Amino acid sequence: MGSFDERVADGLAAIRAGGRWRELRPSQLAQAGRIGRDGQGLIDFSSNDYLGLALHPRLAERAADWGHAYGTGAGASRLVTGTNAAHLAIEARVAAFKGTEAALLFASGWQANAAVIPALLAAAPGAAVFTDRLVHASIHAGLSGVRQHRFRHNDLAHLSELLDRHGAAAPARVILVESVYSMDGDRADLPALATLAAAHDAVLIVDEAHATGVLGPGGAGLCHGVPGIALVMGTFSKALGSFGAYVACSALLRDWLVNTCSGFIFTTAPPPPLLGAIDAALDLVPGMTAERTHLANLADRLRAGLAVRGFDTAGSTTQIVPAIIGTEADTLALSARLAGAGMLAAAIRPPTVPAGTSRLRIALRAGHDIADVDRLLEALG
Ligand SMILES: Cc1ncc(COP(=O)(O)O)c(C=O)c1O
Repeated sequence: MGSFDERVADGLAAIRAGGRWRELRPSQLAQAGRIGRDGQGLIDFSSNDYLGLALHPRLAERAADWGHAYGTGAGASRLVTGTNAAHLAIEARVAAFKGTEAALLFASGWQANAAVIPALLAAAPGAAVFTDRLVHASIHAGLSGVRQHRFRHNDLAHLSELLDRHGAAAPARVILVESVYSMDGDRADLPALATLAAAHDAVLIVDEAHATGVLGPGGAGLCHGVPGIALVMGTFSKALGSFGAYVACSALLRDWLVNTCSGFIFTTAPPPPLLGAIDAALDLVPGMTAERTHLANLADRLRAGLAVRGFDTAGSTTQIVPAIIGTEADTLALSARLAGAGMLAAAIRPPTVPAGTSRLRIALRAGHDIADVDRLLEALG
């Protein structure tokens, strides 16, 4: 039996041998859909700063203003002394934006899913849990140790079958989906899911990480106006240009989370500079219709160009457009070739996506122009 370090080294060697080695490389977001990496300016097709807000001066200014006014840290957890009037004000703004009764802030999207899901399940012991096969790793973190009935991606007939088979005898049923799938860029049929959930007396929970700011009325997401969704989670880290997350739900569920959710109770409140950046983003996002239309047009052009070149784009209808390649080696080679041509399109490999579906995940930013998309298509051609 080796030492702990030897075991770790063996584990790393296995990761390397399996072609799944990952490493951290410094990079810096830049304007106009660019990114700096390894001393090179690249067209960035991999970040989630869809609306360009991460570099918007209004967010940086308000972050600095609120940092000066309220401090750089909140000082304690929300329930001890950490709740600033700004936390409550941002939550009221998020609830209004999402069209829900209430909202609650969390440190990050990953942490929100990991913390909120167990708290909700604690209200319904023994609940049967149904998840789309492609839900994000953070949802699985929230379901650690919980038996999942996983339905084929976006296949509501399969979900219905599983609900009949495993849900009927359970004391409660919970369905977890994303409104936009992060690696495929396709959408869930939320009205149909809500109808199915209602028919089975199931609780529907939706992750809007990639829809928030980009899709729905004024960028409010795809859940906006769809009745029957119990809780929506979303992040400020992608289109909203900063960091942190929210859940939008009824006042009743918010009270439940405030009183039972470990990842809310036992963590320091989000810092005021972050709240300032979120506040500025919430000012800007509803009016960014031109940016949303531009993103949709770029995505249409990219999908059409990829289709002509024989790439499968996996049902994408959003600003996230995958080009499915297949093997990890081919995907890495293509990504490296694009980097050589001045473009960053990260290779996404298992375990992030199913084996055999390694892909370039192309994420469009509002700062891109048509020439950027055409340059990518030419390089892929
Ligand atoms: C669908 C989905 N949910 C949650 C998260 C986590 O959000 P965050 O990056 O804010 O932690 C991500 C992003 O990584 C995501 O793609």
